[in-house]
Formats: sequence, structure tokens, C-alpha cells
Amino acid sequence: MAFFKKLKDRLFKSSSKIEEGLDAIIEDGGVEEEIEAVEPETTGADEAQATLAAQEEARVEAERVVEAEREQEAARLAEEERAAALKAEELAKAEREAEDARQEQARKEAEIAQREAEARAQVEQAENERRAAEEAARLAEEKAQAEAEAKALAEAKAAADAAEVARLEVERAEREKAAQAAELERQAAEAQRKEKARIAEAERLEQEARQAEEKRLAEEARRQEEAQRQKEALEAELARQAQAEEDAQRAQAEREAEEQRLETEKAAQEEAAKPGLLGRLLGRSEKKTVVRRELDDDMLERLEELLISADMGVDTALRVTSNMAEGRFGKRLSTQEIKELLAGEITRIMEPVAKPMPLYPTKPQVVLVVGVNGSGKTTTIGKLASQFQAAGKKVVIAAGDTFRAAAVEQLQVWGDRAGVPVLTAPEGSDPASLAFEAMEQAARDGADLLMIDTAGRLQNRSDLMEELQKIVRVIRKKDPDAPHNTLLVLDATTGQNALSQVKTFQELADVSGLVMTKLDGTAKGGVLVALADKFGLPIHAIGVGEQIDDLAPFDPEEFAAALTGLEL
Ligand SMILES: Nc1nc2c(ncn2[C@@H]2O[C@H](COP(=O)(O)OP(=O)(O)OP(=O)(O)O)[C@@H](O)[C@H]2O)c(=O)[nH]1
Repeated sequence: MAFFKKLKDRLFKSSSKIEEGLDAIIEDGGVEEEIEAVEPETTGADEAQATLAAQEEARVEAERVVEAEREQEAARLAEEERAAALKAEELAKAEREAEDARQEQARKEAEIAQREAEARAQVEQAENERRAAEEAARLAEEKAQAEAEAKALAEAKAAADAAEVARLEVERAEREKAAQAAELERQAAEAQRKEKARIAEAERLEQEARQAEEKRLAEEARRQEEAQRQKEALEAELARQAQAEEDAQRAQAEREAEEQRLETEKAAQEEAAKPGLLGRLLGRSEKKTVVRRELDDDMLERLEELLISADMGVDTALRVTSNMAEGRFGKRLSTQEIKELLAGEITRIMEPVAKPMPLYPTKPQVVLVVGVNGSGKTTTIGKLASQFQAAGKKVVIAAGDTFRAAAVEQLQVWGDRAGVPVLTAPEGSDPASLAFEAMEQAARDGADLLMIDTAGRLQNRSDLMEELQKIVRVIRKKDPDAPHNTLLVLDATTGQNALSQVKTFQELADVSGLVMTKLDGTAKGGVLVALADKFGLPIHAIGVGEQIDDLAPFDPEEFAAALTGLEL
């Protein structure tokens, strides 16, 4: 209830647009009423012995027959040998006689042959001598010729040797010359190669220098662009603040004028309600009255306009008013009854999304906080970290907004206040690598929660959007389920634009829940109802100021009451 009081006091600057508008709608046209998971053959020994003796007798008789046959054969062979010897002797004699006759014949033939041979030898000798003489002459001639040829050959060889020597000498000289030329060529090629390498190195160095310069220029341009972006954001913030201030002043003036009008009306009504003289005389007392108005098309139309003007969006406003009218059309309703009906409808829409940020046993539970510039990310991280730390959770913060030094300082202040370590990186450095290091440190420290702040993103800045995706990719290398929560922080004063922010960030970062800040800075708050109705994303907390306890879990009933001006 304490936060509700704060909500009532600060939310919508003490009275919301809806609260004010309802009174006006009922007053206008209302009428005052009075109230109520085997076997050996054993033969006889005698029988066996008789068989053995018969066998022995047969064997002796057989041997005797064989011996008689052998003796007969030996006598036959001796007779045959004797006859053969006699025959051989006769043959030898006949051969000897034939041999003697043959030898005599041979001797005679030999004598004839010898004589013929001697005659032939004489003829042959004469012939041989003639041939020898011829041969000697031919040999002498051949020798002389060979000597001449040998001499000529020797001379030719000498000449050839000399020529060969000369040729070899020429070849050697040519080889030397070629070697020298090759050496010169090699040296020239080497020099050329070195020169090419020198030129390539020079070009490479020049290229590197050029790239470094281009990178420096690009970095410079990026910084300038960032500075410009920050300047524009600052200017936009200032313009927004000025506009908010102007709106607030206008609303205040309108409120004062309305109060004045109501006071005047009230005075007039009081005057009119005073009992007449007769009444006073008859002792009649004052009667309690309430203003009621019939629920008709005109009244519904004005209710729709009122809800749309409070940023509830056309679709949600139409749904809410038609639900309110169901079964009540033509009935007379007071402001209090309309507030109760409206608060009931808003509570019904918001109850399913009112969920605190879930806590898991995973260590560290990674909470990535995203949103557009100035939506209140850094402040929300500070508040949440303080509250979690106070509830006994070990928290680590990573100041991922490396574009804005002030955001880092701001987080360090929150960290010091709550005793929560804040990891930082130099301005302009890669937030993804900081996120990676923070994952390691949080794991080392045994932290329950790691809250990662990110640079404010404009929906149309694709480079920042890519950077956010890179942070997600990098932390998933450490834990594929991280981030476990992706909180989108929305500024209530941006009105209907919050709807397009949710759509964009949902596509980009898989948003798991919402935190709505600065509900103290607007007279409208209907956008939260529109968000709940359209996206159904959990709303974890709402912020109504810049102090630690100005952030509280979202309570749909309190919110609906504060928005409609209903007393709880
Ligand atoms: N009145 C009010 N001011 C708030 C609330 N939440 C944050 N702020 C203020 O809004 C301004 C911006 O808040 P930051 O937390 O710096 O916003 P951011 O999203 O981190 O901003 P960038 O780093 O630029 O993206 C600061 O002056 C905060 O004090 C809130 O609930 N109510």
C-alpha cells in the first residue's frame, strides 16, 4: 500500500487524465439523484595245438618241393651255359679268321692309299709352296697397306685428337662463358627479385598506412557521428522535457480552471439545494445526492476518446468500453461506478502479465537490459541490483554502454551505493568482449545474477542493433541458454511509440519482460494497458522516480485504481 500511495501521489502527477475526464463525462449530462517421467571265442587248447602241427607239416613239405625244383633248375642252367660256351668258342674262332682276312685287306689298301697320299702330298706341297709365295706377297702387300693405313689413321687420329682437344677447349670456354652468363643472369634476376620484393614491401607498408589512415578516419567519423547522435539525443531529451513541462503547466492550468468551474457549480448547487422557507419551517433535513448519467452512445464515445487520449490505443480503448457497456446500456451510472467498472476491466487485462522477474538456480543468471536512449536502463539496473543485493543475492553489473562515459559513472555510483561490483571497459571498446569477461568474472565470483547494461538503441540504428545481437552471440558461447532474461525498459512518457519499440526489440533480442519507467512523469499511463493487451509480455516492475525504492513489482489492481482515480 505504501507504493500505491506513492503511485497515487506521483503516478500521473496526482490525478490521471482518465480520472479527470471521467468526472467531466458524468457531470456533463448527468442528473443528480438521491442515494442506496564283446566276447573272445574260447576254443579248446587241444584243438589249437592240432591245427598248429598240421600247418607246420604243410610248411616243411612245401620247402622240400621248392628245394627239388631249385636243384632241377640249376642242372638245366649248367647245361645251357656249357652249350653257350661251346657256341661262343666257335664264333670267336670264325671271327678271328675273318679279322685276319680283314687286316690283310686293310694292309693292302693302306699301302695303296699311302702311295696315293704321297703323290697327292707332293702335288699339294708344290701347290702349297705356290700359295705360300702368293700369300707372302699378299701379306707383304697387306702389311705395307696396313702400315700405310695405320699411319694415315694415326695421323687422322692425331688430327682428330687435336680437333677434339680444340673442340673440348671451345666447349669448355663456351661452358665457362655460359656459366658466367648464367651467373650474371642469376645475379640480375636476384637483383630484380629483391627490387620487386622491396617495391612490394614498400607498397604493403603504404597500403597498411593507407588502411590505418582510413580506419582512423572511419573511427573519427564514427566518433563524430556518435557525438552528433548524443547531441541530438540530448536536444531531443531537452525538447521532450520542455514539452513535458509545457504539458504539465497546461494540465495544471486546465485543472485549476476546472476546479474553479466545479467550485462555482457546487456553490450554485448548494444554494439551490438549500431547503425553502416552508421546508425549514416543517423541519425537513438535507438529502444526500449523487450525479448519474445514462450509458448511451455519446457517453461511450466520450469514454473511448478519453482512453485513447490517455495512450491506451484505439483497439484496446474500444475493447474496454464495449466490455463496460455490455449489459449496462441505458442504465444510469455515477462517476464512482464508472471508475469501478473501468478499473475492473483494466485489472482483468493486466493481471495475466503482472509477473515479477523470474529467478533461476543457474549461476550466474544473465539479465540483459535493453531499450532506447534515456528510457531508464541504467537507473533500473541500479535499482534492481540494489534490491536483489538487499534480498541476499550476489550481483555483478557489466557496464556495457561503452558509448556513454556518463552511463558508466552512473552505474558505478549505483554499484558503490549497493556494494555491487561494476565491470567497466574503456569508452568506445567492444561491449561484447566486456560481456564475455563479465560472464567469466561472475562465474568465478559465484554470482547469482549478472546484469548487463547496453547502449541506448534507436530503432533505426542498425549498427547498434547488430552490436546487441553480437553481445547475445558472445555470451551464448559461455552459456547457450543466456541471456536468461532480456528486460526491455520503456519510458512511459514516449506514449504509443512504446508499442513499436516492443515490436522491434522483440524481433531483435527475444524480449522476456518489460519494465516501465517514469510513470511519475506523465498524466497518461494507458500505454501499459495497450502493451499488456497487444503483446501479453510480462510486466515485471514500474518506476515512479529516481530513488532505489521508486521501482516496485507491478500490481495490476493498484495500477488500475491509480489510473482511474479509484480509492482502494
Ligand atoms: N522521473 C523519473 N526519472 C527516471 C526514472 N527512471 C529513470 N529516470 C531518469 O531518466 C534519465 C535517463 O535514465 P537512464 O537510466 O540514464 O537511461 P538509459 O536508458 O540508461 O539511457 P542511455 O544510457 O542514454 O541509453 C535519468 O535522468 C534518470 O534519472 C523514473 O522512473 N522516473
